[in-house]
Amino acid sequence: MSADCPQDPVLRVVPGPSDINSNGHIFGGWVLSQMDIAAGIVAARTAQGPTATVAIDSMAFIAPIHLGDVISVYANLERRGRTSMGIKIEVIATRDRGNSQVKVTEGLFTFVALDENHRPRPLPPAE
Ligand SMILES: CCCCCCCCCCCCCCCC(=O)SCCNC(=O)CCNC(=O)[C@H](O)C(C)(C)COP(=O)(O)OP(=O)(O)OC[C@H]1O[C@@H](n2cnc3c(N)ncnc32)[C@H](O)[C@@H]1OP(=O)(O)O
Repeated sequence: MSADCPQDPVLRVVPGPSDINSNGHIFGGWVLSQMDIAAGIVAARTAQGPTATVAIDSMAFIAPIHLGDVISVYANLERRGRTSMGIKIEVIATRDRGNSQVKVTEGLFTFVALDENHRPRPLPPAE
């Protein structure tokens, strides 16, 4: 799941002009949101139902995202608990007309499977 690994991203998105901060780079909150969505998709598939983000265990902003970058968000289940899941996320920016790739952020988020009362629900057995 790194720049030289051919795994498919969960999301591929392009930030717009409204996502630029006062440094001329893309807001950290924008990329954090994309990471939460991608990890949420992996968590919902694993839990076979609703989930919520309960913690951002780690988050690193490694390099700035530029306007015009194509952002690929990779997310993988790293840990299964009783009701919780640790999802590792890496974000790669493709720039220079596809000629260069830069790892811009990485993080580890914890999601919890929820029941109909929005309380923790045991995960289904692993496939
Ligand atoms: C079917 C396929 C469809 C695919 C297509 C679906 C598409 C779908 C896309 C969605 C993409 C958007 C995804 C956005 C996701 C949000 O944005 S969710 C919004 C933000 N989050 C929230 O509002 C959650 C608010 N928090 C809560 O409601 C409660 O804390 C929770 C989550 C119900 C947990 O309640 P609690 O009383 O803390 O639970 P507790 O029993 O103490 O702990 C439960 C588990 O969580 C762990 N835990 C609790 N706190 C922590 C912590 N701080 N750190 C680490 N672990 C913790 C515990 O260790 C325990 O783990 P296990 O040992 O059971 O494995």
